[in-house]
Parts: sequence; structure tokens; C-alpha cells
Amino acid sequence: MDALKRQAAAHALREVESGMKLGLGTGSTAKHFVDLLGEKVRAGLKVVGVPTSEATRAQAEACGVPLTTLDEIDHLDLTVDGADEINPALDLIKGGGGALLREKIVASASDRMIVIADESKWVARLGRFPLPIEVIPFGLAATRHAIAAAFAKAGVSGQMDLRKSADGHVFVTDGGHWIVDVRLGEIEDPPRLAGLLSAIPGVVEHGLFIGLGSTAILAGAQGIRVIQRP
Ligand SMILES: O=C(CO)[C@H](O)[C@H](O)COP(=O)(O)O
Repeated sequence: MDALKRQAAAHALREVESGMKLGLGTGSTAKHFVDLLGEKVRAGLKVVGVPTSEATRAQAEACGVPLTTLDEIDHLDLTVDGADEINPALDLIKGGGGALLREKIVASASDRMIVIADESKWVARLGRFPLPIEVIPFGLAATRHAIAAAFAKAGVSGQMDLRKSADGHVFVTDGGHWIVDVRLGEIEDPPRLAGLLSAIPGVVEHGLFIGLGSTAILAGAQGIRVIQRP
């Protein structure tokens, strides 16, 4: 599986040109991309990156990839990131690694987003992977109530689990927020659910990435598949 992730990352690297401003994703697949990008940079490629997490920032720095922020620049040419699920519309579930907020800000600031993954992430319908919802700790019970109401309107339901770290403490995002993971099953209308969740005051962001993915590069036993957003 890890070899497939690296193959997808290597394929995405072909889209990188000198002078580009790049969004750098988070997770085990994006890690391969940053690693391979670092090799190119050390060989002379001129790019600048905006990391989507503190973990990616540390990795990119160690690899020698020059970094900037979306305070210093307001726009990126290309973001390359992984995903937890990808459907044929190239809508995504992201946030398994907890970086969904910065990932969505960075992807939204990019002309193009290439999603890299192994084939197991390709699904007919989103929802098998638990949907991460990043919430403000203040007023959590009220926010959960509002999330449940949004689910009812969208015709889905599922248990909400507050994400914990391996040490048993509540997982805290790079932005200081918490994450509620919800196993919904098939989501009939992801754009509608995304809109309903975005309207809830205590919800900082959610893992439905609608209309952001431009291209998916999927690596499988049969080779690489490149899918463009319809
Ligand atoms: O959204 C993410 C992190 O917030 C990741 O892109 C997603 O979880 C996929 O990770 P991996 O490449 O390790 O399977």
C-alpha cells in the first residue's frame, strides 16, 4: 500500500514546474510527495510551499523545501494532498489526519488540487469513512445537537465520537479545536450536507471537500489511473 501511495505521489510530481507556489498536503500519501519534492528541490527545482499542518511544515523544512504562508502570498498554483475517500465527482472526505481546516483553506486558495491516493480510497458514494467535523470546544453539547439536526435534514445519521489521541486525551488540532468523527454510511447528497454543516456556528470546518479536487491520481495493482473532475 505504501508503494502505491508513493507511485501516486511520483505521478503528481510531473505536474510541478519551476516557479510554482504549492500547497503541501498532510498524511502518509502527501508525505511521499513532500519527500520526492525535496529531492527535486535539492537538485535545483525552484518552488515555494505552504504546508497544511505543523507535521508537514517540519517535514518540508527537513527536506529543504522553501516555505511561505498564506499571509505572505494570497494564491497558490497547485495543491497536492491525499484523501480518505474520493467519489466520481471528485468530492472528498478528508481529515483522517486531523488537518482538514488548513487543508481546505490551502486547497481553496489554489488554482488546482491534485488528490493522490491508492485505489482503496475510490468509492461510488462518500460516507464509509467517518466524517471528521472540527468543532470549537465551547458549547460542544449544543453544537452536537445542531449537527444532529443538520444530519436529519440531510437524511443521514450516525454516532458522534470525539476524537482521542493514542494517549487517550482529546485530540487537539493545529488550530486548537476538537474533532467529532461520525460514521454516516452512504451520504446521499454531500454538497447539501456540507452546506448544512458549514452553517453551524460551533463547526469550524468539516471534512467534505466539495468541488475542490481537480484531478485524482489513483495507484493500484493495475497501474496509475488519472481522473479529471467531470
Ligand atoms: O485528510 C488528511 C489529513 O487530514 C489526509 O489527506 C487523509 O487522511 C489521507 O491520509 P493518508 O494519505 O495517510 O491515507
